[in-house]
Amino acid sequence: MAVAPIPFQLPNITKFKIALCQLSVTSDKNQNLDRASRSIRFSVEQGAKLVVLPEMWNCPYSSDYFAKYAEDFDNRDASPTWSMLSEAACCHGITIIGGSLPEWDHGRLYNTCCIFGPDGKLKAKHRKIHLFDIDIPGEISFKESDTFTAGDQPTIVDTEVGRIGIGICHDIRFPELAALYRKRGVDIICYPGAFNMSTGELLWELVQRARAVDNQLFVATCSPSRNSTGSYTIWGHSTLVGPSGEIIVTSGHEETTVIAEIDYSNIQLQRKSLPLDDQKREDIYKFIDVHELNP
Ligand SMILES: NC(=O)CCC(=O)C(=O)O
Repeated sequence: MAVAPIPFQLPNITKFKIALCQLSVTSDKNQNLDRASRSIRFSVEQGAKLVVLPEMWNCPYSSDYFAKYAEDFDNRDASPTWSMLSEAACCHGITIIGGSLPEWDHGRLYNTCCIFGPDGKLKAKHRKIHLFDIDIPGEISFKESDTFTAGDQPTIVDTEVGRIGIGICHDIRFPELAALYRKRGVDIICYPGAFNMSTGELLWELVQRARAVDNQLFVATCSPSRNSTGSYTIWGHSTLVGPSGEIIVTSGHEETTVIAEIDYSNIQLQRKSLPLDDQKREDIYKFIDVHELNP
């Protein structure tokens, strides 16, 4: 039997500011940490209560670097990135979606997003579920599964700024994950990401708007800024999309911090005027076997 979605409940906080820190990433880890820390401080000065960082912001997006830059989060003293994020969340009293970082755990490497609450404590950890393996001859070849182990859990976290679902970059291509989050009452899905020049132009905005409009919720993405040196060129364009698929704010490809307001009453409005949940025909999707369909 299909599980009924959790009905929308307006979170305690209805309106707040979100910041998307589109950071320039270098091969100097300390410099990356410094940049992130300054961008978080700037976001707070602009009134942000939720700050989102990009995929792989302490480390260049390259299989040659992931292991070298990885940190073991169980060994906090040896995890400068963890310490910086935890201190920033606590000192500014905000929620931080910590982008993603290469994480060591018992000899395995994960592409991991850490979420910190305003007390500086870790609230959740999402390990990228769908690893990015692509091979378009003459254009792009990248195989995350050569270095990373895939996560095996969706991540839903209750925060001061609503119920948040997490995905990392390629996770956004899988509508099932977003639909699951919607069913579990998520208000906003945050996807730290680092799309590339081959797929970015055609698809990056499209998939964000699709996930938002299908599920009538907010989608926030945060990318590193475009690098012109490495073998993998990043598309950029961090964006906030609203529950009717509208782009609320977006950036170019340069380093920037984007601030926008989220108003959760828009979810309520959208779902009331167009009650997709009530209109869904799970009976049909479930019971018609693909072999019964006419070719
Ligand atoms: N880092 C990634 O997961 C990139 C995903 C991507 O570019 C895609 O086309 O999918």
